[in-house]
This record gives sequence, structure tokens and C-alpha cells, in this order.
Amino acid sequence: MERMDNRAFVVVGPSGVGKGTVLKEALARAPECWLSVSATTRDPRPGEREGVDYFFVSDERFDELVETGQMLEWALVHGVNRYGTPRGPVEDAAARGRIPVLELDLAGARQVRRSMPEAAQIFIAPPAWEELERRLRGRGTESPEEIARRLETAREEMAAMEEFDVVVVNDSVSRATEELLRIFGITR
Ligand SMILES: Nc1nc2c(ncn2[C@@H]2O[C@H](COP(=O)(O)OP(=O)(O)O)[C@@H](O)[C@H]2O)c(=O)[nH]1
Ligand SMILES: Nc1ncnc2c1ncn2[C@@H]1O[C@H](COP(=O)(O)OP(=O)(O)O)[C@@H](O)[C@H]1O
Repeated sequence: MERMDNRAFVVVGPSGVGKGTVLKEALARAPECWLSVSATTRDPRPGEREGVDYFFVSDERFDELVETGQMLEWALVHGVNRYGTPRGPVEDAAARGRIPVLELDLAGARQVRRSMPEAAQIFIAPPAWEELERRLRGRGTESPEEIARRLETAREEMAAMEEFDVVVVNDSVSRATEELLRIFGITR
């Protein structure tokens, strides 16, 4: 995959595909890139840190952020919690010459395709459906009901893969990381 010289990157992929894992590896080696920290109404998982993994906010605070125009995009994900991209930090990062990277769900990616059409849209896919299920269950952070809901959302996301500029298969973390770095334009 050739370098994509865009001013921002949107990364989408089904829950458990390894977006977080691969993005963390890639961004540690891509100082030009800046990962947006989303606001969410969901509860933190063990080990997740406020302001690092997410800004964990109440429903009331989320309403306020939306109503005052502070969200670049937002969506109700898995039918339960809302997630959104705070606008200010993205604009600040871009103004400092960093390349914003946004990890979003499908609805968020579609909004950004309209509001920031220059952003490259990347889909992270599993090597096989069974492997996605295995990773999601193996992570062990969701209840069986939550896993079932995530797999339902995953079917819709996988069906929308063709909307994306490029698909990166997360077969191995190191290979997928290398491919992502090439797309980001970083080859060292
Ligand atoms: N639209 C939108 N989606 C987001 C945002 N932040 C995270 N998401 C998506 O919300 C979904 C759920 O994320 P998370 O609760 O961390 O669960 P996981 O995907 O199972 O690790 C994923 O598809 C994320 O990409 C955001 O700011 N906006
Ligand atoms: N290439 C891979 N091969 C095997 N397991 C992986 C791979 N990438 C990620 N994982 C594992 O899959 C699980 C889900 O990864 P995570 O990064 O939390 O996914 P996401 O952010 O897409 O929900 C984690 O337990 C992670 O260690």
C-alpha cells in the first residue's frame, strides 16, 4: 500500500479486531500522528485511564458537549453508549502540524466522510470471522450479552468494508502495524 498523503486518518473496524493494539504500536513509531481521545458515556474497563483511553463523561455532560457544538462527530455505538470526537483538540493538533488519527465507528466515519472528505478512511479487518470472535471473547472484558451485541454490530461493519479507501487485515500485529505505518507515510 502506497503512502496516502491526507491531512487526517479515520480508522474503523469491528470490536475485537485489534484496532487499539495495532494503533498503539503504530502511533508509538509515528510522532507526526496524533491520536484523538474520544469522549464516551460507557464505564471505564479495568486499566483504562481518564483522558488517555477516553474522557469518561456522564450523559448530561455528553449532551452539553453536543449542544454547544464541541463534537466533531458522535454516534450511539452498539445501541447503548455514545462516543464522540472533541473538536477543539483535533483542530489544535492540526494547527501544530500533527496528523489527526480518529478511531471511530461506522456512523462516525460516515459523518467525517462528509465533514472532512480529505481524510483517508482505513478499515481494519480480521483474517477470518472466527478469529474475530476468538479475540473478542479472549479479551474477556465484556459479558456474553455485550459480546453478542458487538458481533451484531461487526456484521454491519464488515458489510460496509467497500466504503473504505483501504483495508488492512490484522493477521499479525507486527505486519498490520508495518502496513499502517506505510499508509501513514512512515517507513523506517
Ligand atoms: N463515532 C465514534 N465512535 C467511536 C469514538 N471513539 C470510539 N468509537 C468506536 O466505538 C466502538 C466501541 O469502542 P470501545 O467501547 O472502546 O469498544 P471495543 O471496540 O470493543 O474496544 C468502536 O467501534 C470505536 O471505534 C468516537 O469518538 N466516535
Ligand atoms: N494480530 C492479532 N493476533 C492475535 N490477537 C490479537 C491481534 N491483534 C489484537 N489481538 C488481541 O485481540 C483482542 C482485541 O484487541 P483490541 O486491540 O482490544 O481490539 P479493538 O480495539 O479493535 O476492540 C486483544 O486481546 C488483543 O490482544
